[in-house]
Amino acid sequence: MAQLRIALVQTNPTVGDLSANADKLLAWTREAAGRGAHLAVFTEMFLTGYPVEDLVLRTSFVEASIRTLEESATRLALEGLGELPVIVGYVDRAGLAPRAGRPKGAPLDAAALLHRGEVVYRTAKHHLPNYGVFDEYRYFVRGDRLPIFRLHGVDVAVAVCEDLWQDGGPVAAVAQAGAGLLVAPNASPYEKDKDDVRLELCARRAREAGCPLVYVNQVGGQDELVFDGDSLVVDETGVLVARARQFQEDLLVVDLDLATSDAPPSQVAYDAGDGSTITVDRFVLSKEPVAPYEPVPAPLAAPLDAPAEVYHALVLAVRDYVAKNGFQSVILGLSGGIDSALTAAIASDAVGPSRVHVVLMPSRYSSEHSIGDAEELVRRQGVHSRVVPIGDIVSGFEKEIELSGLAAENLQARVRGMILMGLSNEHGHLVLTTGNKSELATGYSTLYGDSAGGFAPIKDVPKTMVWELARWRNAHHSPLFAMDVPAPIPENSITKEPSAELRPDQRDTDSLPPYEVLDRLLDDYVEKDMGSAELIAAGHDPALVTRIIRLVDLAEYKRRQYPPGPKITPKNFGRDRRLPITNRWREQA
Ligand SMILES: Nc1ncnc2c1ncn2[C@@H]1O[C@H](COP(=O)(O)OP(=O)(O)OC[C@H]2O[C@@H]([n+]3cccc(C(=O)O)c3)[C@H](O)[C@@H]2O)[C@@H](O)[C@H]1O
Ligand SMILES: Nc1ncnc2c1ncn2[C@@H]1O[C@H](COP(=O)(O)OP(=O)(O)OP(=O)(O)O)[C@@H](O)[C@H]1O
Ligand SMILES: NC(=O)CC[C@H](N)C(=O)O
Repeated sequence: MAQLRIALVQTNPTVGDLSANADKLLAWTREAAGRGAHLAVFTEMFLTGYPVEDLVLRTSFVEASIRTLEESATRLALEGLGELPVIVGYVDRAGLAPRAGRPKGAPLDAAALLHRGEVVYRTAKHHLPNYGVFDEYRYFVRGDRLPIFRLHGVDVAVAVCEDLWQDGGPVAAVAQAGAGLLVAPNASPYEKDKDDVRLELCARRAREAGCPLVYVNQVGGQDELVFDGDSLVVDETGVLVARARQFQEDLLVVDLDLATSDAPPSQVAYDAGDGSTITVDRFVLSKEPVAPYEPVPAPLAAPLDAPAEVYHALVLAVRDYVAKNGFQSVILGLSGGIDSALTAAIASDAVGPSRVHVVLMPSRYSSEHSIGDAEELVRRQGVHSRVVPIGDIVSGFEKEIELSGLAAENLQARVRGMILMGLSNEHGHLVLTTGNKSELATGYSTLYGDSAGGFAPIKDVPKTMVWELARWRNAHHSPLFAMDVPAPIPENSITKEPSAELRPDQRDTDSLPPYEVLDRLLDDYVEKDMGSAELIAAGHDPALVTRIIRLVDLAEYKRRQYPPGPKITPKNFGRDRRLPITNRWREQA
């Protein structure tokens, strides 16, 4: 056995900012070296950020990724960090000699080993995820080589993200070849309860590989995805030995006692059990075990509970969307209702109340309490506020163009949308859209009205969870929040009955069932893809099933025009659920 100190570098890259990501590689490698690490492991496609989508279809982008990798190897050595081996993800392209089924020069989701100024080895993800939010068959070809390099006497294998999620392939090859440690760079997006799934998965793969597993995950927001970090280490029996903090950058430094090997260098092709052959390249970087030293205790961060986790995910998603897209401030319409109140709290926690602007836009139907509740929120959070009554603007419209019923109601929402977009244009604020998942599902929002905006923080949060998150936030704080206010949401916004206030005494329940009933049905239809018959068999009211799934089906066009927002459920409206807009398919009971 020999000791090794591994640094799991859980950082937040920016998609497309290769030079900033390369600077981060240098800074965090310096930090890892300073902590005495023998190996630093970064995340999947760290140098490019993940996911880069159609950027990989550009040769210029792939070439820049490869160049950045090579320059990084040189730079690390010039900065005196060349002795510390580094594993880092980037985009490469397949060898120029085309092989069967592999187009010439096609992109690879690659990872490299850097040492002493050189790119010592290049490997690539074998299993390409092509479900849910992932489209990797569109972008990449499979890797079919795997390094096992000897580091101070320990054989270290490398597999990339999805390679852990599928049976067979790289992990099966490692199990046959034998290694002392398996390290995996990842970019695994957050969704509720996924941390438990990942831990169980890592434990299983460690047992299968017969060695400890180091799992390093990206952290940060990227459009509709948010990465939670939660990097971890399990031993060869699957027991958790170290865990990084969630939703923040972290350098997890872990000392492991690992089996040594003196197997000779080799290149062996293994039947990977998934119909493919993986060639394992075993080679030596350094033979001598490190002299025994006093290990540091392994950090074991406690995972956040369910509402805390979701709330932190939303805060990080908003913070990164704002920062990475160059905004200084955000703006939203504040109605006194719960959706805009929760969105305001998330925004204040993300960027600080001094960068949050709210607009109170009472109409002729706005109740006293809604204005009072909005004012109370402004007092509690200390955000910037202004009042723009919309009655006269709406009347001005009505004088010129006759609108009645729903058309007239929607006008109010559209006037508000126009005011927010006007203030955004004038002051450069990002407009936050306040709709929740239940509304998005049923089309309960006005196109170019309350659906206007740039980013929609709670679009994947069902209404029942909106209340749960508001209650959670009023009872909790976190050092990761930029707003230091104990209960930022007025109680009345949480407890009062929801209403769009587009006509006198309007209630959401005039047109929708109670949200507890609605959300259960939506969960079964949208997230579980049950058809009518299954929904009725599952106990949902048949008349309601017919009515609600019709609403959901008809609102596809609205969802396509809705701003992006962070995914927190197993199936979000966006990349996870892609349905035709022009669609005559109707579920039959
Ligand atoms: N297939 C299709 N492809 C492209 N566009 C399509 C379309 N079908 C209709 N359209 C267009 O969409 C228009 C209808 O959509 P839209 O203008 O939005 O109007 P609509 O969906 O008819 O009305 C808005 C609904 O949202 C509710 N609402 C509004 C505001 C806030 C809240 C809340 O509580 O948060 C609720 C309101 O009570 C009402 O039920 C049509 O006039 C047409 O122009
Ligand atoms: N009086 C108002 N002043 C400012 N913004 C408003 C007002 N009324 C509605 N809005 C904006 O339009 C969005 C939709 O509001 P609406 O009241 O119609 O529905 P809601 O889904 O119940 O939202 P909320 O719970 O925030 O009230 C609000 O979240 C808010 O951003
Ligand atoms: N980047 C990847 O390969 C991610 C896929 C994987 N199933 C995950 O969600 O973690």
